[in-house]
Amino acid sequence: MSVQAPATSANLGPGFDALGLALRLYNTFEASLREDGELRVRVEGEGADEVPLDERHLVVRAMRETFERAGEQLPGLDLTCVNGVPHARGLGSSSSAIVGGVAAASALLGRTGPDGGPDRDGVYQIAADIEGHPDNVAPCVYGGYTVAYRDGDRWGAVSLAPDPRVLPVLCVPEWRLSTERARGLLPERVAHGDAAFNAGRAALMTAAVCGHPEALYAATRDRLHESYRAPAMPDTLDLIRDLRKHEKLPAVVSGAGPTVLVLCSTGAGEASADSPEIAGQVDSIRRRAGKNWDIRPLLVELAGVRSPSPHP
Ligand SMILES: Nc1ncnc2c1ncn2[C@@H]1O[C@H](COP(=O)(O)OP(=O)(O)O)[C@@H](O)[C@H]1O
Ligand SMILES: N[C@@H](CCOP(=O)(O)O)C(=O)O
Repeated sequence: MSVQAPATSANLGPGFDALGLALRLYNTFEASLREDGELRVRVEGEGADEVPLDERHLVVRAMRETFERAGEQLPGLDLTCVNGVPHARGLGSSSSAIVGGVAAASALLGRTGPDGGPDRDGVYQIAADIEGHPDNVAPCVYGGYTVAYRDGDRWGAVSLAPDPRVLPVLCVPEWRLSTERARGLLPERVAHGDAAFNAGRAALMTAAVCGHPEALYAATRDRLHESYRAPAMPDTLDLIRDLRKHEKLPAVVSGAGPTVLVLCSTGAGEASADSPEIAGQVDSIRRRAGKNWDIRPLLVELAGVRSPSPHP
């Protein structure tokens, strides 16, 4: 059976550990069980020469955890990963791997949702437990623009369809920053005024993405994480400052960085990379960014993780 799990951009500025957006850029995982107990992992594309090909592989870990929670043992496994999501760039590659692994294991265990597709809530609960924060996992599972939260001992999420006038444009650098390291830079406490500032902007972000793109510039302001992480990615913060100041574009750190997310938009009509208004914005981004950044307009993925019925 195969699973396709999308990239995601989390935080969107003020929504630290809460807001996220699914993108049409994917990792694909093909998994089948082996009766001989052996583990065979093949990886193509992003991270192919870097990730371990044994029990430490993140997809394998997520699959094993899902089997154990169901009271079963994962037997042997053939796993082929075709990765399109760059690693450690703030594009949710680890969530894509975890969600893909949990979704594949759930399907192999015979669990499906009411529509015969993935058991989305089951996948979300396990994957968010493994990842530890839900803001990448929620859009990866449900698609669209998501608001994720903790509710007692469960994870909650609401998925909304973004306004078609909004188009995410990613500026992806060659260099990397692990999410673990970026989280280590955050202070234990923040000022009440900063928390209140972010609460207002995060609420505004939902309105902006889902019907009021004219508010995107004001909505993309943060006081809880971006500046604390600046020492680990000065070029990212410089590019964001230039895009905001000189081009008046709503630019933020994508996830924990170092990618920059620009929420481009049109005044009217559907946003696409070919529409003149968006093409003009993409040109300005390219000019400001220079040659060290890969500029990628990406449509929003509306459906989230896909997993056809299992054929073990
Ligand atoms: N497709 C994948 N397959 C296996 N491991 C992965 C995959 N994607 C990410 N990882 C692991 O997660 C790490 C990156 O995770 P993280 O630092 O959270 O960055 P990101 O923003 O890309 O999620 C990689 O270095 C690798 O160890
Ligand atoms: N809220 C998290 C988001 C991490 O996203 P990633 O794509 O960089 O893994 C954080 O900011 O730490």
